[in-house]
Amino acid sequence: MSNATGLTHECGVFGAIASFEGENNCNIAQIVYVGLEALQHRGQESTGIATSSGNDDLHVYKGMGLVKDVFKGDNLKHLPGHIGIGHTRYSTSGASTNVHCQPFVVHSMHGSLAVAHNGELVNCGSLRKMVLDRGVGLSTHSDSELITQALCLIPPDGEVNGPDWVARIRHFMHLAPLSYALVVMLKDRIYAARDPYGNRPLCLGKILTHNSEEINGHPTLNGYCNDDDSEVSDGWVVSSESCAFLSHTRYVREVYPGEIVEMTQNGIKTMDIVPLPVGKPQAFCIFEYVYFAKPNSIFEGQEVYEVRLECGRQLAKEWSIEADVVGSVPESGNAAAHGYSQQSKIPFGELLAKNNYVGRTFIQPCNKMRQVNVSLKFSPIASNVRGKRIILIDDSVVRGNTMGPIIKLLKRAGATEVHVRVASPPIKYPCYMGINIPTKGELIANRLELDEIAKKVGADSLKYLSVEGLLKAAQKNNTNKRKGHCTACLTGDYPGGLPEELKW
Ligand SMILES: O=P(O)(O)OC[C@H]1O[C@H](OP(=O)(O)OP(=O)(O)O)[C@H](O)[C@@H]1O
Ligand SMILES: NC(=O)CC[C@H](N)C(=O)O
Ligand code: SF4
Ligand SMILES: [Mg+2]
Repeated sequence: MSNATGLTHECGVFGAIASFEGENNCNIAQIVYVGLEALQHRGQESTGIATSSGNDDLHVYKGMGLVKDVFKGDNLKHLPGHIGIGHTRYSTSGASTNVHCQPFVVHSMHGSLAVAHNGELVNCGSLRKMVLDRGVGLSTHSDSELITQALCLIPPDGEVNGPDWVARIRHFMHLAPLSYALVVMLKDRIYAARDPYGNRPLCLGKILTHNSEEINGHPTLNGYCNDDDSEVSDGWVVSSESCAFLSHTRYVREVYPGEIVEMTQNGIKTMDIVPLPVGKPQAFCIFEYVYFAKPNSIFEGQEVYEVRLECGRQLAKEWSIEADVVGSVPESGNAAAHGYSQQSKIPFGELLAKNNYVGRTFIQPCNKMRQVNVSLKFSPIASNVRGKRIILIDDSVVRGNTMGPIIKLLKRAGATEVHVRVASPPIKYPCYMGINIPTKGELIANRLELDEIAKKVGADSLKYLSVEGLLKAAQKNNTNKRKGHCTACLTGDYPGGLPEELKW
């Protein structure tokens, strides 16, 4: 069951390798832990870390819950080694239970491997059948376990059944073009791979050289970091989002769509770039910009915040109206509201105080609870609201649970008019690429016309950003040579087409 107010997130993957072993080694489990905490917004059901000390006995610890709750006490100390990967999960394939926690660890003919995956295989059904047909038993319904086993399969006739993991990953990428960001750990290296459509994000960073302070003989992250442009580093990191590169690590670049990157103690190296099927454009998830990602993350050479700001400016160009104040539904609506205010020259005002202890994905077992939760989460700042004509900006309206109660709160606090401007187009279609979008019936824009939605939520007017406007905002400072975004949940135009096996 979905817990969040609107769209629910995807998973976060993280990996790290120290450039040297031994006493001065970075504490890899701690680096992965800190990275996962910064990726907590991408998945809050379960988490796990697997590490390697250079032999096939990989260490793994996983559990249900938040990163800080699963890794408490001495848990990290039981994860030795100089290589590690981790995962924060929001389930899309397989229930939210212990057996589906990632990373998946298996022993193969050619060594042990651990796999962490963000995304959802669109051809999961046929791939599952193929793996089972080859005599491999699967113990869960997770597509991520399926990937792990697919990598271990004996290659088809004529191919070498050897430890060439790049060939195995490449082979898998030809079998399953969408959607995944993968980190695959072997005893002495990590492979990072992104689907050829570039649907799910993945980026690389370096561990800054530092004079590690030791506590009780254990290296910590408390040392001084040398942040310079040189290639010298204490190791390498890979992450779903660059917001996970904190003071001790630094963003280097994205993993390119279709790229397989090898991370060893000697550095990072492109091993291959698997091309897109002929005639297909790239399809980076546009909703990473709209809602999922942290505003300080970098995609396609630009900060998410810049794109959200531009969405707000664009929205003001498309749908202007006279008002006294522009305000946002915190958190994700904030940047777009500033953009709208800049463009319209109507001052920005904070309209709502948010209770930070009622999270983005507070457990809400039913829709009624989700609505109650919204009114627990926000309270109006009356002095900014009373007697005012308000333009209220949110990044998205999905079920409409957030908007209705907020408008009621604002009107009760004395707002004379509330005009809603949404910084993304209406969501009308489900996603099958790793985002838990409510069923068609639950999507308010699928059931109701624009004026009906306005009436239902109690808005004096309600307008959405156009698809063209959103794409324009995502492309303004985009440095990618081959641009292309998935907008399937807005347009019904699915990258790679709608798989026949998909029923919704
Ligand atoms: O129409 P709905 O079904 O209510 O969904 C849309 C809302 O859900 C999200 O907020 P959320 O509270 O999940 O996260 P945020 O704090 O990052 O804005 C989104 O930012 C919208 O505010
Ligand atoms: N949201 C995700 O990326 C989920 C990954 C994988 N499909 C799972 O359910 O575990
Ligand atoms: S359908 Fe929507 S949420 Fe899913 S990948 Fe495409 S843009 Fe992202
Ligand atoms: Mg919100």
